This record gives sequence, structure tokens and C-alpha cells, in this order.
Amino acid sequence: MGFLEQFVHNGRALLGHRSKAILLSGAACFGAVLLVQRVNSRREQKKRILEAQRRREKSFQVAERALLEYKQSHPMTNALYILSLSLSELTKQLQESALSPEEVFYTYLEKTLDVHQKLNCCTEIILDSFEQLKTIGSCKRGILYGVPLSLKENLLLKNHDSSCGVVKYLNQPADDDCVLVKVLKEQGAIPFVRTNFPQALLNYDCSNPIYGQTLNPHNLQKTAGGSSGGEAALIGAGGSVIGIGTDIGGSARIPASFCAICGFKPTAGRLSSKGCKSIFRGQKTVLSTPGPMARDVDSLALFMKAEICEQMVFLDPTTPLLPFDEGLYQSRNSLRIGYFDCIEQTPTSPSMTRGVQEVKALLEQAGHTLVPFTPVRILDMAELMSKGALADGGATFLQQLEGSPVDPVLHAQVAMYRLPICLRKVLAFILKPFVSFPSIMLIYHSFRSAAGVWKLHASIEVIFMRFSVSQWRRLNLDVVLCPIIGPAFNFCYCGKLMSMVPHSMTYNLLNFCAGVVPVSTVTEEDERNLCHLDKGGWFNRVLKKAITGGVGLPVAVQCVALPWHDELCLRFMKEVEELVKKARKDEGANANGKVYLIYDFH
Ligand SMILES: CCCCCCCCCCCCCCCCCC(=O)NCCO
Repeated sequence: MGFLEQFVHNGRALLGHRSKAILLSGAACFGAVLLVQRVNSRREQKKRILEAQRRREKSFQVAERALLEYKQSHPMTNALYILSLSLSELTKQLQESALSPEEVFYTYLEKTLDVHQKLNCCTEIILDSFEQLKTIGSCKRGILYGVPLSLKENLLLKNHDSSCGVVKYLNQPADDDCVLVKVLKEQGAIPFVRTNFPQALLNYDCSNPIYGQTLNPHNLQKTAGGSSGGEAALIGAGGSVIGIGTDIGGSARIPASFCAICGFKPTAGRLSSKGCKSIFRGQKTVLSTPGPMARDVDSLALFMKAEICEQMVFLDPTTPLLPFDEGLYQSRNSLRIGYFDCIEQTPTSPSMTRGVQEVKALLEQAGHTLVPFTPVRILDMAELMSKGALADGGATFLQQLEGSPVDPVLHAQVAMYRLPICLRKVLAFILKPFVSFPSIMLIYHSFRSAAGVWKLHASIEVIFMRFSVSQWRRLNLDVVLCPIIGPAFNFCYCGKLMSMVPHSMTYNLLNFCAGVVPVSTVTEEDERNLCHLDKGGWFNRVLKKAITGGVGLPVAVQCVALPWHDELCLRFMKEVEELVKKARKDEGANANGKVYLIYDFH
């Protein structure tokens, strides 16, 4: 090799080494920057979570001090009496000045602080409520004058965060109250506490990395359910007389079922959703709605009456001028009631089935006509639910969680949404002929064109007509009685049992109104009957694990009515509640001469 060639060769080698070295050190720098960014962001997340936890603790400490001060000058001798009153009785006593807003407020505050210690159900005490209490006299004409009220954390409250359990939403206080809260304040209610939920709200457990897991008031080894689980636990344990949850797939109804309270999902649009935070803004296919939760049905109806007023329509012109029909709520004519106690391919526990059967018998004895009703095309509906609620294949859900630790209750869901869409499509294609539900749950839909969305909406219209006209109208039904998910699950099973969601989400997809009433408790026989779940495939076996050890836990049923028939739905719920109470009293009287109410634990 000549000198020149040697020179060029060496030069090239040197350059090659150098560029390799440059590339390598560039990559190392880039990696280091990423690592530092990651470490910093983790540190930042932890800091924000700790700050939020400290804010929560501080609100409790301030509330405890205020309570102590109040108690020094006001011995709370009426506490047990106040806590035993239903919402209607409480409002009456407040209106008639037989009770003062202060004694009611501090009684509920004390009970809430105590319940939260045991169940971890609250995200903060609303300290502004102490100021509101001082000026509440000006609201004496309001329907809910002086009533302390609890709110799920995703309902916007001026100067407070609504994190939905997502770290990046912390330190973003709202500019204004949501419409429902504004109206309630005008009606004299005092929102005093905010309650817990699962991270990102798309799950029916109740845990998030900021505020932790909420426990069930009837068994501390079980979840309170979700997503409005903090509400259900607090109300179920007697710490609040009325509260607001939200529901896109059962979130006001499932925790009500787990905690033995009543929960109502009105027709979406009947109550204002303005200011109810959701992590999927603009998702209009499966509609979310706020809904009341309380110990009895009358309280739900009173809440609806208080909210549905000119002010709500003024503040949110998307809501209809459709006053609450008290006459329809109070009516007691006999009804034609469709019923079913299970849904094809959807796991159902023995106590869910028994609950429906027992209530069916009571309704028949009371003179109503019960007609078998078979919801058809459940698989199609399940597919539409998943396509509607997760039209992007879960991408937004994952985006929202970026920068947040992921709560264990979400692991099953997140693992699925993290699989590449193409892999999910292949898996779904392979699974579909054998097991339809798992294939649906792979949620591989990701709409890229308007045509896809229109097709989805057209399919929902077809299903809606089939359900409401071809079936409901043909049988000339007024309402339907059916199961609701229960009894309460062991922790972290809800995310693994999304296959049960059609029990509740069907009525969000079709926008019917639906409510839940507690009717019984799990018996030894229900527990023995769990062995039948061994035969029914993988989801049934998971359900068995989720609910084993549930003797004594609440059992509820679901009451459904056509869209915009909210008063009829509530009236039906009221009738179920009354019949069950009467039956239990009779049973108790027959058994040992004593009155036995199932959930008289306050
Ligand atoms: C195999 C059948 C699968 C059925 C449908 C799967 C749909 C998946 C949709 C996403 C999961 C929905 C969970 C719903 C839980 C309740 C959440 C809720 O109501 N949140 C309230 C938010 O305001």
C-alpha cells in the first residue's frame, strides 16, 4: 500500500472510530438525560402526591379542631337521633327549626371523621363549608336547607383540585363549582366532604395512588366498589345522608350494591353534567351522568326534586325544562314488570339471581304482573360498550396515566391496553370463534374515520330500537327488574371482571334510567352455590374467587325504566324498598317476635 493509500485508510479508520465513539457517547448522553428526566419526574410525582396527602390530612386536622371547639360549648346530645333521621325527616326538622344547621353539620362531621378512620373513604373535608354554615340562614327556603352533603372528588369545586387519581391533575384548582353544586348550595345544602374513587374512574373498584383503597363498611376485607365507592362507603356507614356519584358503566349503582345503599343513574341529560370531570372529554357514545346516592329511595327523589329547577336549566341550557313529576313518583297503580335474573355469557353470582327471584315473588304478591324478559344480543351490546367507551383502544386512558404510578386495581386493564393494537386484532381474531367475551375485551378498535364512528352510532340505534320497542313495548312493560353486580368483591378483582359490566353498562349504552336497592344479604346457601361457578369457564372461576367469603354481605337488585322515565324508575325502586322492608319485618316478627330490618345498623 502506498503512502497516500495508507494515509486515506488510517484516516477512514480514525474517523470510523471517532464517529462510533461520538455516536456511542451521544446515545449514552441521551440515555442519561432520559434517566435523569424519569428520576426527576418520579420525584416530582411523589412530591405532588405527598402534598395532596398533606392537604387532606390538614383538612381533617382543621375539621377536628373546629369540632372540638364546637363541642366545648354545645354538648351534642342529639347526635344519635340526628343520624337516625332520613333525609326527608331531617329537612323537615331543619325547616321547622326543631334542629339547627350547626348541630346537624357537626354531628355528621363527627361521624364522617370516625367513619373515614376505618374505611379511608374521604379525600378531604371541605373547609369552606364552615364559612357557608355561618351564612346558611339566607337559604331557609331551599329544599335542602341545612343539609350536609358529600361529593365525589371529580365534581368540580371552586379552588379545589379534581384529580380523578391522576397525578398531573393535582395542583389545578377549579375556577368554579359544577352546576349541580351551585344549585344545591342555592337549595341550602352544605357540601362538607369529598369522597374517593378508582384511578381515572374507569373501574368499579375504589383505589388510587393518591388516596389509597376504600374499604367496605360491612367487611373490611372487601372493596367498597366503584367508581363512586367513597360515597357508598361513607353513606353506608352513616357518615353522610345524601351524596353525589357519577356513572358511565355502573359507578353509582355497583358501589351502592356493595355497600347496601340506594344509587340512581338518571337518564343522562336529566341532571347537568357541566363540571363533572371525566378523563375522556368529548366521548359522547356511552354517556356519563351524575346520580344521587343515599340510604333510602325517598332521599334520591328529594335530591332530584332539589336539582331539577329553573336555575339548573339556566346554568346549563343543555338540560331539559322537565320538572320533577311528584305525582308519578307517589303513584301506586299496579305495574307490568319485565324481569330476568341472569344475562347470557355474563358471569352472575348466586345471590344476584336469588335477589331478583325473591323480589319478583314479593312484587307478584303485591298485585303486579311479572313478565319474563330476555335481553338479547348481549355480545353485540358488550362490543358496542367497549367500542364506545374506548373508541381509541385505550390510548387516551394510557396517556392520562403517563407520569402517574398505576394503581394495582388497574393492572389488568392497563396490561391489555398496552398490547399493540395489531397484536390485539390477531388475538381477537383467533379467540372470537371460541370465546367471544375475552375477544371483545381486547378492545382493539381505534376509529380513524368518521364513517367508523357513524357506523357505531347506527349500530347502537338498532340495538336501542330492538331493546326498547321490539321487546319492551311488545311486552307492554312499565319497568324491568334485573340483577346488579354483587356481592362486594375482594380487592383488585373488579378490573379482572369487566365481563360483568353489561349488568350495569347496558343502561348507559342505551341511556335508560336505572337504580339499585338493597334487598337481602348473602346466605350460607348462596356461598355453597358458588361451586356452580366452577363449571362456567374462566370468568366464572374468577368471580368465585372474587366473592368467596361473602356471607352476610349486602345483596341488591336493579330497577330499570325507559329513557326520561326517571320518576317511574324511582317509584318502582320505592315500591321494592317498601315490600322488602315489610317482608323482613314480618319475617322477624314471625321468627322471634322482634322487628328485624336488614340494614338498621346506624
Ligand atoms: C366482555 C365484555 C366486555 C364488556 C364491555 C367492556 C367495556 C369496557 C369499557 C370500559 C370499562 C368500563 C368500566 C366501567 C366501570 C364503571 C365506571 C364508571 O361508571 N365510572 C364513572 C365515571 O364517571
